[in-house]
Amino acid sequence: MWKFIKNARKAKGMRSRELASLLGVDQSLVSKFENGKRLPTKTQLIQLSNILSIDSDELMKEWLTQKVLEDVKQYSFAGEVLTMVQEELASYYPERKFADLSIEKTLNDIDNLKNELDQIRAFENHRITEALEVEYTFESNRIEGNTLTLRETDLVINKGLTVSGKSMQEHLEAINHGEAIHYVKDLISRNTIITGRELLGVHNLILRGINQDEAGRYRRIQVMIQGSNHMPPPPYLVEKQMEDYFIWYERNRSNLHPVVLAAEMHERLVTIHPFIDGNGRTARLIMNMILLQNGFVIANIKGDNTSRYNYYEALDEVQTSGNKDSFIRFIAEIERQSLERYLSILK
Ligand SMILES: Nc1ncnc2c1ncn2[C@@H]1O[C@H](COP(=O)(O)OP(=O)(O)OP(=O)(O)O)[C@@H](O)[C@H]1O
Repeated sequence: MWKFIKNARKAKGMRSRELASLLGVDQSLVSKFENGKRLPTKTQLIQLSNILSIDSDELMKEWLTQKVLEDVKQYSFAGEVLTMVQEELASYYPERKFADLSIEKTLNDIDNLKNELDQIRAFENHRITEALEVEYTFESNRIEGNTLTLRETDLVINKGLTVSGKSMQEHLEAINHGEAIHYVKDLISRNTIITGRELLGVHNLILRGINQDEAGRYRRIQVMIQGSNHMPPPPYLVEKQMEDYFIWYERNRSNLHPVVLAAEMHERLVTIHPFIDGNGRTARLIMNMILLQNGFVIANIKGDNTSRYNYYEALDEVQTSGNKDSFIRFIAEIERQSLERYLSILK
C-alpha cells in the first residue's frame, strides 16, 4: 500500500532524495516508507499529503489501517478485538472541530448534565413531563405569533376549554401542537427513524384544520421568509433537496453528537423551507424528536422578542456565511439550560 506514496512521487517526477529533503529526513527513511518497513509519523503524513498532492483522508485511512494492523496482528483474537472496536464506535461521536471552542465546552457540559440525569431518571413522572410539554407548546406557538398565555394553552390542551377573545386558529394551534408532541413520542417509543413519512405526519398535525390543503404536503410555490434575505429553493427543487436532507440524516445520525445532529436537522429543514407554513414548528419538533430519542430533553426556544431575535439571527448567520456554528451554539446553549432546569425540578 505504501506503493501509493511511491506512485505519487513518481507521478510528480520527484526523486526520493528530493522528497527526503522536503520532509527533512534521511533518504533511507523515505525508502522505508515506500516499502512498508516504517510508518511515517502523523506530522510526516500531513507533509506527504501536501507535497505529493494525495487526498489527506485517503492517506490517513491507509495509515490508520497499517497502524491498527501493526498493533493487533500478533494476537489470535485480533478479529474479535476489531469487532469490539466497531461496537464501541457505534456510540462514539467523533470530534467535530468547531472554530468556536465554547461549543465544545457547552457540549461537554451537556454530556455531564445528561449523565447526572441518567442517575435520577427514576424520579421522572408524567406530571412534570406534561407541564414541560405545555410550556414547549406555549413557547413554540408564541414564536409563531400565537397570543395564548401559558395558562390558557394548558386549559385548551388539557381541559378542552375555550378562551374567550381568542381565535379558533389559536386554539387549533395549541391542540395540534400538543398532538404533534404525542405523535413524536409515539414514534420514539416505536424506535422509528425519521423519514419523509414521519416529517409529513408531523406537519399534517401542525396545520390540521388550519390549512387543510397544505397540511402534510411540500409546497408547490415559491416562498420568502419574512425579515430574512435568505431565498429558499424554488418549488421544483424542494422534493430533491428533501431527499438529500434524509440522506444526510442517514449518513450522520450515528456519528454526530445528538445535539449537533438535532440542531443541523432543524437548520437544514427551515433553510429549505419545504412548506408554505409551519416550517419552524415542524423543524423544532423534528429537532426535539432527535434529542428525546437520544435521552436528552426538549430544547425549548423561548418566544419572547429577544429569544426570537437571537434565534432568527443564528439562522441568518448560517445562511449568509455557510458556517453552521452559530446555530449549533445557539441550540446547544438552550439544551444546556433545559437540562439544568429539568435536573433542578427532579432534584
Ligand atoms: N433567516 C431566517 N430568519 C428567520 N427565520 C428563519 C430564517 N431561516 C429559516 N427560518 C425559520 O422560518 C420559521 C418561520 O417559518 P414558518 O412561518 O413557515 O414557520 P411557522 O412554524 O409557521 O412559524 P414559526 O416558526 O414562527 O413558529 C422560523 O421559525 C425559523 O425557524
